[in-house]
Amino acid sequence: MSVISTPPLRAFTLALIQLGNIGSNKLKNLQHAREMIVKAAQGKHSTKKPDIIVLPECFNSPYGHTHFPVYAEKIGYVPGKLYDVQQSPSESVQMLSSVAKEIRTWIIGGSIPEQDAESDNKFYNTCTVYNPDGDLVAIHRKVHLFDIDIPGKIKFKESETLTGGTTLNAFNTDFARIGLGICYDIRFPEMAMIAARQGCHMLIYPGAFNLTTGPLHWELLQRSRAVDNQVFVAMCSPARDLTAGYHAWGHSMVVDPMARVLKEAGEDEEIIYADIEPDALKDARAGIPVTVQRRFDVYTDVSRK
Ligand SMILES: O=C(O)CCC(=O)C(=O)O
Repeated sequence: MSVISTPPLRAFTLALIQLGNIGSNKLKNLQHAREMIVKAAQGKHSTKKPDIIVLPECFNSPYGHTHFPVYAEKIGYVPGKLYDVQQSPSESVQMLSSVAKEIRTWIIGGSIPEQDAESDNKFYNTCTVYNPDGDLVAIHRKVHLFDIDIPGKIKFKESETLTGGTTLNAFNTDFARIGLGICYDIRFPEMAMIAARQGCHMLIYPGAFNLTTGPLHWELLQRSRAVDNQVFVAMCSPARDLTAGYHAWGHSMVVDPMARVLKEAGEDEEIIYADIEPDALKDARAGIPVTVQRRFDVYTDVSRK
């Protein structure tokens, strides 16, 4: 396994923006998201501003496979290569970078439809991450596309317009290593397992579950990934809008390594804050030491190539 540098986990504060008013006007969506990020940074929570702020899946466009190509932007980020945000062809990247720099806070920019830099017919559902200097430091292209068909309830086929990402992604801050996924990715435990075994303390998934799977699986999946891996897990949803084509479940949530729900939003636009305490992870792993009891002589460690 390649050696991955992992910073020690330090106490930090996370803010999830359950964004509302996501309509058909992209510029308005970007403006509103910017205002809410500034509000989250100013929000009175404990004695300090949050260290990291998260937006939901598809925050700059309506959610639906017909919308992706219409709203898609080229980003052209290549991991490991210097990326000049000023020259970015993406207005969403420019906005997120400038606001991260202004408030001097990490931002996980939910997700946006991305057009491949090389191919006009290839689109991804992409999360971008910014440090407090406004640098774009990581991206995650949704790996598992949301293709489901529950007769009479919900049919969705992201693969009609999107291509799945081909890499697993995580990034280091000065307070934690954070693994990224987008929505449906949370249904795949291998992805979370690999991130956790490669040193992630927290897994964050911008998401947008629906009124069929939300009540059944939204909390269950987060608590499952948390207890399986003894890590913090969070999902950030858009607010529910029954006038929109897609009805998001809401209930943005933060779960601790014992699978306790630390914070949960309702259905409307809201900002929730959670204090992430290193002892919660340390105590979970000390009390129930599954991280050192695995039987890789009996089954394979999926985090090793
Ligand atoms: O897995 C689910 O039930 C919902 C997934 C979803 O909405 C998405 O991937 O965007």
